Amino acid sequence: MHPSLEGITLICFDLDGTLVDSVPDLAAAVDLALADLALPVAGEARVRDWVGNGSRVLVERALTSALGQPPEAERLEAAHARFLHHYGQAPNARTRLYPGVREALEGLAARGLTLTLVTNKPAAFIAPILGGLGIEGCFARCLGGDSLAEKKPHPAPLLAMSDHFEVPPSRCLMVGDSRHDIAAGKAAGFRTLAVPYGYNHGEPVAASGPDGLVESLAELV
Ligand SMILES: O=C(O)COP(=O)(O)O
Ligand SMILES: [Mg+2]
Repeated sequence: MHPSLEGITLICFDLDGTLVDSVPDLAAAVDLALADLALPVAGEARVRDWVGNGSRVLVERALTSALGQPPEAERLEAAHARFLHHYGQAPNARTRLYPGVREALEGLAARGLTLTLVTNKPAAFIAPILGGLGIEGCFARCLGGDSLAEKKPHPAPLLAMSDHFEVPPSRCLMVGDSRHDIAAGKAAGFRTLAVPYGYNHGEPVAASGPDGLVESLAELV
C-alpha cells in the first residue's frame, strides 16, 4: 500500500492536469472565443498557465492578455459564453488520460476506496469528458466549479464529499496538480497528494507543501 493511502477511505481527484491533459481542447475553445471577438489568439502554452480557477477566470485571463488590461464585465460575459459554446462542441477532441490513470482508478476502486471528482471546471462538461474516456463508472460522485457556491481553493466541495459519504476528513485524500487543490485539501483537513505533470500557473506544485507527491498515479496501486 502506498504510504499516502494508509488510513484513507475516500479520495477526491482533481480533473484537469491530474487525470486528463485537457489543455489542447481548452486552448482551442479559448482561441475560438477570442477570434469571435476579433481578438488575437493565445495558444496552448499560455492557456496552460491560466487553467485552474474555472472557466470564467480562464477567459478573463485570456482577455486581459489580449487587451492589455482587464476586460469590462460585458465583454467578459460575451467571451465566456462563446468559450462555453465552443468547448461544449468538442470537450474531448484531443483530451487524453495521463499515463497510469486508468490503472490507478480501477485498482483503487477494486480495493473498495470511494473515488470522487472535484474539479473547478463547469459541471456540465464532467459527464461528456469522463464518458468519452470511459472512466465515468469509477466515480461515486462528481462536483464542478459551479456545483456549489464556493470552489477550490475553498474547502467546501471537499467537505461536501466528506459529509455526503460520512467519512471524516482525516480519512480523506485530495489528489491534484495545483496549489488550489493542495490549499483546499489542507483547509478541509484532508491529506494531500500532488502530481507534478499538470498545470500550476507555471510553478512547481511541491511549493504548496503537499503531504506527498507521485510522478504517476500508477504508483498508488
Ligand atoms: O477548470 C479549471 O480551471 C481547472 O479544473 P481542475 O480543478 O479540474 O483542475
Ligand atoms: Mg487541476
